[in-house]
This record gives sequence, C-alpha cells and structure tokens, in this order.
Amino acid sequence: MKTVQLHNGTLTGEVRVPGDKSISHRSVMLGALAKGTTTISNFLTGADCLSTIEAFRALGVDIAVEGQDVTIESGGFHELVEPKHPIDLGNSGTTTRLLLGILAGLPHHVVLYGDASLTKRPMNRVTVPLREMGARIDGRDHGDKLPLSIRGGQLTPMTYTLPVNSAQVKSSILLAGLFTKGTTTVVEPVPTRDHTERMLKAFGVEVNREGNDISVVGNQEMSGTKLEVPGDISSAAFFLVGAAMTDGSDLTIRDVGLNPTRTGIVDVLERMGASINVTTTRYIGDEAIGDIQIKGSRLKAVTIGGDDIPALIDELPIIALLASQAEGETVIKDAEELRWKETDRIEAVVQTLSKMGVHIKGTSDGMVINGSEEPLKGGTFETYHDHRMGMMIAMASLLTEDPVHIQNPEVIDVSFPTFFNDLESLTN
Ligand SMILES: O=C(O)C1=C[C@@H](OP(=O)(O)O)[C@@H](O)[C@H](O)C1
Ligand SMILES: C=C(OP(=O)(O)O)C(=O)O
Repeated sequence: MKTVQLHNGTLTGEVRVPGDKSISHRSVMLGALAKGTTTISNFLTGADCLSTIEAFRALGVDIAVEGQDVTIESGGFHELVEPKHPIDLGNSGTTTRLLLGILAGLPHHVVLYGDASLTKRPMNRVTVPLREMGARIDGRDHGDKLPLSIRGGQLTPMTYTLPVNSAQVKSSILLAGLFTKGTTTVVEPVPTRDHTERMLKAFGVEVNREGNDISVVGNQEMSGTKLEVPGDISSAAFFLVGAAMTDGSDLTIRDVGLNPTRTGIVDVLERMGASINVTTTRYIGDEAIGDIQIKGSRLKAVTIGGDDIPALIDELPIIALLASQAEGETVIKDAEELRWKETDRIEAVVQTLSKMGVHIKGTSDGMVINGSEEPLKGGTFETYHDHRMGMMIAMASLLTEDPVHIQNPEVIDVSFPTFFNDLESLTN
C-alpha cells in the first residue's frame, strides 16, 4: 500500500491552488449544453472533474484537454446522444447529482455507477423531485443509490423547496428546469453556493433570484462562451489553516475564488482571531477573485452552526483540526450533512483526531473540540477514501512530534492533484 511520510513545520511563501472543483464541473456541463465553442482556462484536472468530462464525452460531446485548458465543441443539448455503455462517475457526488438533472431532460436511456464511496451516497434527494418532473429513474434502494438508470424527456416545470441545504440538489432541479416549457423555481431557505446561477448567466440564460426563490424559464438559447476558473477556496482552506495554527507561518494564496457563498472559512478564521487579510483583485465574469494573506497567531474557540454551515461544509474536517489548536471549546452543530459525504466525516474526523490525542467528541450533527497546547501524536493514518480527510491529516503533521504516515494519499487527486508538491514548496 502506498504511504507518504510528513514532518512538522511552518508554511511560508506564496501559492496558487488549482481551479475550483464546483466551478470546473459546471463549466463542462453548461459548455456541453450550449451551442458553439466554450473555452475554459485554469480547469481543475482532478479526478472528479475528469469524471464529468468523461460523462459528457460518452454523451457525444467533443472535449479537448490540454494542461488546464479545456475546449468544448457542442451542437447544443439537442445533439447529445445515448451513451453506448454505462457511465462511471468515480467518486464524484457533484457530477452524479447535477448530471441526473440534465439527463432528466434528455430522451436517452443512461446507466450511471460509481466507486464504493459514491455507491453509498443518497440520491433520493434528486431522484424524487426529478421523477416528479417526469423523469423515469430506477436503481438500488428504489432509486436512492447507484447504480441508477434514467430515461428523461417531457419534463414539466415545478416549484421545489429544498428539504436539505444542498447546492447540488438546487443545481440539479434548475438544470432540469432548462428542459421544460415553463418556470422552475427552487426555494432555498439558507443560501448555498450559487455558481450554477452565476454561470448560467454567462451562457446567456436568464436566472432570477427573489429572496429565497431562484427561477429559471425553460427552452432558452445557450451559446458557448469563454470561462476562467478561480482557485478553489476549499483547497486553499487546508493551507490557510496550516498557516493560522503554526507560529511563524506567513503565507499568501493568490487568485482564489471569493464568492461569498464559499468564504465561510475566512469568517471562521477571523472570528477565531487569526491574522488574515483578504483583497479582492478582480472579477471573472460574476465570480470575485483575490489574494489571502495569513500568519500564525493565537486562536480562540467559536461556535459554528445554522446558516454558517453551507458556506463551509467541505471545510469542517480542517476546521476541526484548527479548533484543536484554539483556546476553549469549539462547537460545530447543524452539520449532519457531513455524514453523507465521501465518508461519514463526523466519525472519520473524531476517530482520526482522537488518535492524534485531540479532545474531541462526535454528536449527532457535529463535533465538540477542546483546544490544547499539547503536541499532536504522529503515526499511521488512513484516509477513509476521502480526499479532505487525507489533506486534513497532512496538515496535522505540521504539529506532530513524530512523523505522520498517510495511507492511500492518492485519494487527494480527487480535488487537489498538486497538493503534496505545493505543501513541500511552502513547508520550512
Ligand atoms: O454543488 C457543489 O459543487 C457542491 C456542493 C456541496 O454539496 P451539497 O450540495 O450536497 O451540500 C459540497 O459539499 C460539494 O463538495 C460540492
Ligand atoms: C463532498 C464533496 O464532493 P462531492 O459531493 O462532489 O463528491 C467534497 O469535495 O468534499
């Protein structure tokens, strides 16, 4: 089994993290639906986004990848064809749920499957409303689990109130709405990442938000466009936390996405007393981008819950590590969604940090972490086949007396293929 060994240290210097995963997925999906040429720069070539590319190639779309540049030539969604084989979605929840929304609108029969982790994740959250719109979907556990088979077409628009705060569900329904002859509205009680809405506008689609209601009218023309993907703040979060919790660190992350539905990690670092400075430098289309400078400092505990959660849902494992270095008791609540990610992230974080000597307790919807000045314990750790667990363990190694060995580190390629090289270039 492959392992990597890491030692303690601080983080100094400058880094650009790879392109945003959520935005990269959507750029391929919308580029495939739009008529004409779409060019994408700084695309994330992590395993999850490559699954999205392969899925649309299977649907007949011409997609060329050269380094981080992607070119899509499409005749528009009418030209998508029935795949000749079942589509492997690997580890990617975003690909699966958003793709189901698109397939719901197409008259083809498509079978979807994924790896062991994706096969355990709930799909009812999209298959139930998409069936209500008219898609025929069948699969394991009455269509809750992959493998799933779908045949779409002839959708009717709907108004749907999200039962879970999920941008994947919102996006899936809005994408299905594009294939209807009417207005589809998603009501989101708490704002979740809004990249789908912003990017649809770049492809010429009118999307309206009024309070919590987001509406799209079906049958709109979509034309190819030029896109640039900002750096992924969810990847940057690992280095931000690494620097914040190590005395002597001084790190700048350049050209990172600063969409306000994603910057919950910055708010938490500020509330904990971190020395952090954020500068918006420009806009890429409708998405803010900028630089974040952070230095190691003393940190204090916070409570994170309610409306905070969607803007930092993927950052909660690394925030748990951060909390172990803050004075006092940090409470993370209202985050039961963590149990449905690549692994049960509450269980995985509690087991991993407990093994490192952190005072942490799991709850039904979160964790309670007591900070301490004792050094963390090294050893050998598994990643639970979860990229974010792998990167959290790697950042913990900055604080351990003994080395940290990570089993199956390649899982990190899902969202951050250059992670170990970047970490090495910043570590002293
Ligand atoms: O829409 C997206 O791109 C994502 C939404 C979030 O999932 P949920 O919508 O299920 O919360 C997040 O955890 C995932 O990494 C990416
Ligand atoms: C949950 C994640 O992704 P997905 O749902 O796309 O697998 C993640 O990247 O942390």
